[in-house]
Amino acid sequence: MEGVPPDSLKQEPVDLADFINLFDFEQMAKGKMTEMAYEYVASGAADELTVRWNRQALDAIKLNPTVLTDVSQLDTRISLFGQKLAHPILIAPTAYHKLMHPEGELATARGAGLASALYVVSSFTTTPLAEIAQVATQPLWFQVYVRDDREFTRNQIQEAEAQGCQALCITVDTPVPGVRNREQRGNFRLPAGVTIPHMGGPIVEKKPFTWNDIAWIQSFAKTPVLLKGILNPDDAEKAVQAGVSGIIVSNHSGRNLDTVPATIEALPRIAERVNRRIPVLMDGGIRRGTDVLKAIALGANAVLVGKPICFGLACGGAEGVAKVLQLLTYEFELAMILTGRATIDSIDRSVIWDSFRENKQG
Ligand SMILES: Cc1cc2nc3c(=O)[nH]c(=O)nc-3n(C[C@H](O)[C@H](O)[C@H](O)COP(=O)(O)O)c2cc1C
Ligand SMILES: O=C(O)C(=O)c1ccccc1
Repeated sequence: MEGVPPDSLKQEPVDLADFINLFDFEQMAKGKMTEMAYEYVASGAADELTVRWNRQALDAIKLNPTVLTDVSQLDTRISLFGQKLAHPILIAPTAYHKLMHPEGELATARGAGLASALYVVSSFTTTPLAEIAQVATQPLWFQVYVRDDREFTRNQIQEAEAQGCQALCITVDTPVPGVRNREQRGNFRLPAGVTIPHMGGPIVEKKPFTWNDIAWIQSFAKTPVLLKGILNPDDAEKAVQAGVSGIIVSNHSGRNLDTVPATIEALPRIAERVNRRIPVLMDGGIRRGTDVLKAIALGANAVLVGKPICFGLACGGAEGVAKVLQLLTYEFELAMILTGRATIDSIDRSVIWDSFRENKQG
């Protein structure tokens, strides 16, 4: 617990066997974290409408299973930018893991290893990348918050690449943080001793962050550049034209601009516009194996999970993170079997129940 005040975490052992789905982790995490940390992780912007819509929109989608297909050779593997992954469920970048567990990002990286998951490290990591890279056994990507100071940003990116990060996710939906009422009420502050070694000093940005900055990053980045936080199909087209390697359809878990649509609602039109020219990833509200299946059916190449990883970390460190991912991949495998889809490529639009057609017929 070096550097972390004893009252900032309530570490009592839990039996991970008691956790049978991802919602159990949120429930349990509430008792395991300080109120400040819990409010930071669990909250969304303003009235949290988008937070709710992310879940509601996924729940509202019905599945159209195919029976009697051979799913004996179930294969969840995918390939992204030439990187082979065991399954399409990635760890989304989330800040400040030492608020959730004393081992912080090291536990997250170990959990990712146990569950064969790619881990996107936040630029607000509370552990240096060099240390994370030492314990990682799965690919790491790095998430970038672009600062006004270009020298700083270039060094940050080059350091991440030097540490072996295999792609860069440039977050484009947070020129400023959203209206975080619960975070304010929770009086959010980093406990003494918790630092953010890759973000430098206090952030007071003045310059607008634009497509020019993306071009500039691409001019020296050696790894694939993804834009994280695309919701508008026109922006997706601009991203393709800008020559980025991939995009992440995301509303930041409803933490920035409240009342933007659920990501699963934005995904189909973005996927249609991109038309497989570059990979499209998606996050926001993925909690069930069927959610992963729905996102892939509607055009995602892979999904990321944020909050459940934070809650898994709070509940059980590396094993908690691994359990979250293992439950989700297991549920996803069941969803593939039960819909008659043996491979990721076979998960297409036809696995979605077409309610509109049903209404017309009925
Ligand atoms: C506690 C927390 C911290 C986050 N920190 C970051 C961050 O540092 N950088 C970033 O790009 N996104 C950040 N996000 C957004 C996630 O990367 C991701 O878009 C989102 O959490 C996915 O939705 P989900 O949490 O519903 O799975 C954060 C989200 C949460 C919940
Ligand atoms: O909390 C977040 O969602 C986030 O992305 C963030 C914003 C500012 C500092 C650290 C993380």
